[in-house]
Amino acid sequence: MTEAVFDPSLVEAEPASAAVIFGDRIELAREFTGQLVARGDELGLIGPRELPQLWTRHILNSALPAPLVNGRVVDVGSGAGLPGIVLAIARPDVHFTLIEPMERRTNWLQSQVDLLELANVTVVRARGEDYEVVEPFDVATARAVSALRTLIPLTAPLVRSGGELALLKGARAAEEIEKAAKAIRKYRLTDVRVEELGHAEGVEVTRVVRATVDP
Ligand SMILES: C[S@@+](CC[C@H](N)C(=O)[O-])C[C@H]1O[C@@H](n2cnc3c(N)ncnc32)[C@H](O)[C@@H]1O
Repeated sequence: MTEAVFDPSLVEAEPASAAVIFGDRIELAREFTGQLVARGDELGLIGPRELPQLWTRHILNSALPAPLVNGRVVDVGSGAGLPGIVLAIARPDVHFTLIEPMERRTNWLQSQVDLLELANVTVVRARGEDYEVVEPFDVATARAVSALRTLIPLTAPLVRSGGELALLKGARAAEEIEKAAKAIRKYRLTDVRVEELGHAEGVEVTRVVRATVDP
């Protein structure tokens, strides 16, 4: 197989729905997307093959859950800033703590926080399971970190009683919930369900596994 070549001309054009979803924050979303295009490959954050679907599969997928979060949010395994930076752009009224173990990625995340002047973001270099919780969070998010049965033990302990998990998942979300039955019991999650977002906006569907922690 030949290696994909990084070619900025392959970058997906911004869909009309982006301005609707981000509202008056669209310029920041454009700036962040431009940064991913310019530096994402070199830093190993996003592969060249992702450029033709950068907006729909990554930026909008990360932004659609914005109405589901509130208060203090922890995003585990933020990597390139998905969904953490994108959600922080969309929801300046919510505080986000981005937990990421790789130094190169925390450097990238902090550089974006500084560049975009996001006053509502704290970047922490740690693994989810090692993070010392001082004040439990209202909501935990994660995207493309691991299967639900291993993701629940990484996220649920960070959330207060009555708080929520909002985990971005693929088409097999329901199957993952079945396989995570033991973790769901152990971490006393209730109201576990898959929510589909994006229908109203006419964009690719985003699936979020939502659950309440130990109510
Ligand atoms: C496939 S990347 C996905 C990154 C980003 N969430 C996205 O959707 O593009 C998985 C990320 O999870 C991080 N990660 C892996 N294990 C972790 C753990 N135990 N706690 C926190 N982050 C972790 C990795 O360093 C990596 O940045």
